[in-house]
Amino acid sequence: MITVDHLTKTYGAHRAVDDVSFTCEPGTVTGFLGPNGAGKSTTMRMICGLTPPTSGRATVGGVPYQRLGNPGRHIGVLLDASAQHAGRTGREVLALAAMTMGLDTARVTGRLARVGLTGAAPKRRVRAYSLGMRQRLGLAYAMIGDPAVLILDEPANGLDPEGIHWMRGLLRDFADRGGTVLLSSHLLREVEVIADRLVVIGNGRILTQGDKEKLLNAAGTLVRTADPAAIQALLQRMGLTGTPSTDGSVLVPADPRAVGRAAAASGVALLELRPAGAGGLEEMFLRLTAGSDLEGVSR
Ligand SMILES: Nc1ncnc2c1ncn2[C@@H]1O[C@H](COP(=O)(O)OP(=O)(O)OP(=O)(O)O)[C@@H](O)[C@H]1O
Repeated sequence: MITVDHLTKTYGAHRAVDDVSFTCEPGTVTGFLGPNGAGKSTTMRMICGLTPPTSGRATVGGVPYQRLGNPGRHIGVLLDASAQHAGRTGREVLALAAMTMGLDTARVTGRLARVGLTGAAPKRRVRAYSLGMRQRLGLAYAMIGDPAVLILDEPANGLDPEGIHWMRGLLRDFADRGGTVLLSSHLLREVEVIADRLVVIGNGRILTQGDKEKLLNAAGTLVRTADPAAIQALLQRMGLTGTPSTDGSVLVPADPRAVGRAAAASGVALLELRPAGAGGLEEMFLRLTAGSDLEGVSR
């Protein structure tokens, strides 16, 4: 279990992380979502004891990272896939990690295979690895000590769709065995398929958090009418503000039944009425982070 309790980090006058609190439970994958510069990496670095918080605290299994003996046996960390020694082979990287943790290096070959690094790949130097291969090695490195908790910063970065699908299976299996996963991304689509829970951050502050399905269900209703004036009449009747969606429909922040009833009562003919789901979550994400630096936010 990861507990983040009122964490704040300031750099001069800049609040990189501002009073952030959340927990990640065993058996779940939590997606930590936000645009570039939102404060995800800084929060993760504070959890891992690499950046001292200005205030607040973070614990893993109730203990601050610095106080964990042999931390790699408790928590697997992947903060920067390119941080591995470029001159070492994949096998050497994992063997050194195993030795540092006092583990038998006999596990290395199997662990490399588990992340898809087979054939010639384990014997190649990391400098010759693609970003996707580095991410796979980083995951094997994080998991070599059989930790109960994984903290992964943008692990899907550089993976192709097949690779993301594979990673989903790997992390799902880890969580189903009781593990706790926190992974960050600036791409909603990436996290959406992997995570059970979402924590959305913008400008250092938590914007929303909760169960992914609940957030999806609360994401509103997409409505389409032949006449734009009709939708305005409907929104006015409901006392709500709609958001034009990219596909020409309008996102209404209410559940489909309420929108249908209001449309019938006001005599508005609807061409389309459907739960917004993932599309709505994306609209919500963009809306919530609209005040943030949106560089890099895409599908
Ligand atoms: N060592 C540092 N010194 C000064 N400012 C920093 C430092 N580390 C991070 N920041 C600032 O803190 C803010 C949050 O950065 P952080 O890297 O945590 O964001 P992020 O959400 O991980 O973004 P990205 O997706 O781009 O990695 C940014 O404005 C960044 O410039």
